[in-house]
Amino acid sequence: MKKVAQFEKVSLKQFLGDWIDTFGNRSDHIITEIYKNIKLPIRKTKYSAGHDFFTPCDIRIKPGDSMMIPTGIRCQMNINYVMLLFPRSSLGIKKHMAIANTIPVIDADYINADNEGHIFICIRNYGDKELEVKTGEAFVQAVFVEYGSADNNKIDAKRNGGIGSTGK
Ligand SMILES: O=c1ccn([C@H]2C[C@H](O)[C@@H](COP(=O)(O)OP(=O)(O)OP(=O)(O)O)O2)c(=O)[nH]1
Ligand SMILES: [Mg+2]
Repeated sequence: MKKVAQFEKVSLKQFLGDWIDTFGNRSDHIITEIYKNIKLPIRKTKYSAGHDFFTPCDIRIKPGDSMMIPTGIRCQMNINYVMLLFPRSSLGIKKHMAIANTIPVIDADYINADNEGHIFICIRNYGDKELEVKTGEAFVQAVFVEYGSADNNKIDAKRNGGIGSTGK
């Protein structure tokens, strides 16, 4: 399989800031421990297309609610590839977990964003029981797909953010 990308952790400083912004104030010590235990996404078999992302913390979501998860992960990709995120089927089917924005698109130039390209994943509980996912459990999977353009590559604008950074 051709190598087209490389996962990395964001810096501890970035992770601390994003974690506090997302969940409110918690002790730096606890967040540092969470950061240390973050594992890079991996494929589980030789021909799996999906690289499983692992949850950085215990997750509990009430029916109908969603939760934004700072993964601690960023990704260097060949510029002609895009990363698409999908739920792991087992959690989608057995636990009624969905991704809030359906199929997140992680652009190759997101790595240049002012948040170091930190990948956030928002999951939703569409079942009628509390959704529980334990720390370190594989919950979503990343697939790298080659893409083309319809504009002769005339766009020069550079990405410097994510999730709404390019405006309306
Ligand atoms: O679930 C997501 C979706 C997106 N992103 C990041 C990576 C992506 O490259 C960037 C922009 O995503 P998208 O283009 O889907 O959102 P947008 O609302 O159009 O934001 P922007 O204006 O920044 O392009 O935000 C995430 O971390 N998680
Ligand atoms: Mg966009």
